[in-house]
Amino acid sequence: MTDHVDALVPFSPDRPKTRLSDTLSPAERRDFADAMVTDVLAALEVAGFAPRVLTTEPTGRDVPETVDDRPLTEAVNAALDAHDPGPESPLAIVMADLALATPRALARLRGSADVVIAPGRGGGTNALLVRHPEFRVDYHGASVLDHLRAARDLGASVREVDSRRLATDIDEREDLAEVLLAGDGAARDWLVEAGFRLATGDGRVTVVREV
Ligand SMILES: Nc1nc2c(ncn2[C@@H]2O[C@H](COP(=O)(O)OP(=O)(O)OP(=O)(O)O)[C@@H](O)[C@H]2O)c(=O)[nH]1
Ligand SMILES: C[C@H](OP(=O)(O)O)C(=O)O
Repeated sequence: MTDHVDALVPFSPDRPKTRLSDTLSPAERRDFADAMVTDVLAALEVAGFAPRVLTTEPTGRDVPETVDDRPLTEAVNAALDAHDPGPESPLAIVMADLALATPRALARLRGSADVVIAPGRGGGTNALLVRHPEFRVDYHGASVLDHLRAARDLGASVREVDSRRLATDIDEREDLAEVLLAGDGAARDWLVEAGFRLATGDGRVTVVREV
């Protein structure tokens, strides 16, 4: 039995997924974000991680959580300070909107590099595993480039995980098609229940909502 690796899951349940405002009401965005974090936590547990939610307000979930209402980067860096990662005590940081994440994909983070990075498709950093004690995050913008540079500046060894399932964070309407195409958990069930269906035609598959 391998040791569990601590995993932090940043989650902002207050006004989540504003980029889906054209598609979902505020209450629906909260419910959908909730379904996604359910899937991520379940997949992490099966993959042998010990997840902790880093949340802006209490979630009421039966999982360890740290409540910190500071902005994302500050809150994650405070958690890194508190954890004090090292070669034998890594900390994974996995975003709560990776609705396609499977245990198998998440297990790929468990490499031996000082910093393991799973880039997001839009230039973000969807998941990290940090062993280097001085590595700190700087989210937003092309954060994957910032994180690669920061790791290089520290002389840390880096491994990038090239995974469709970890690269697909669910931010915009077109990402909902990915959940219907490849998801199999609570987030996909929520979309189906809410009336979303795949729409095929010329070009990229999209979603429509049957009401
Ligand atoms: N703890 C914490 N988590 C955050 C914060 N902002 C975003 N997150 C989480 O970080 C991850 C990536 O954030 P985004 O993709 O920007 O998600 P979002 O803020 O819900 O979506 P948008 O409003 O569309 O930007 C998601 O899991 C969010 O729940 C924050 O200020 N604190
Ligand atoms: C937090 C941010 O997420 P995105 O805006 O790329 O979804 C990032 O990964 O830097």
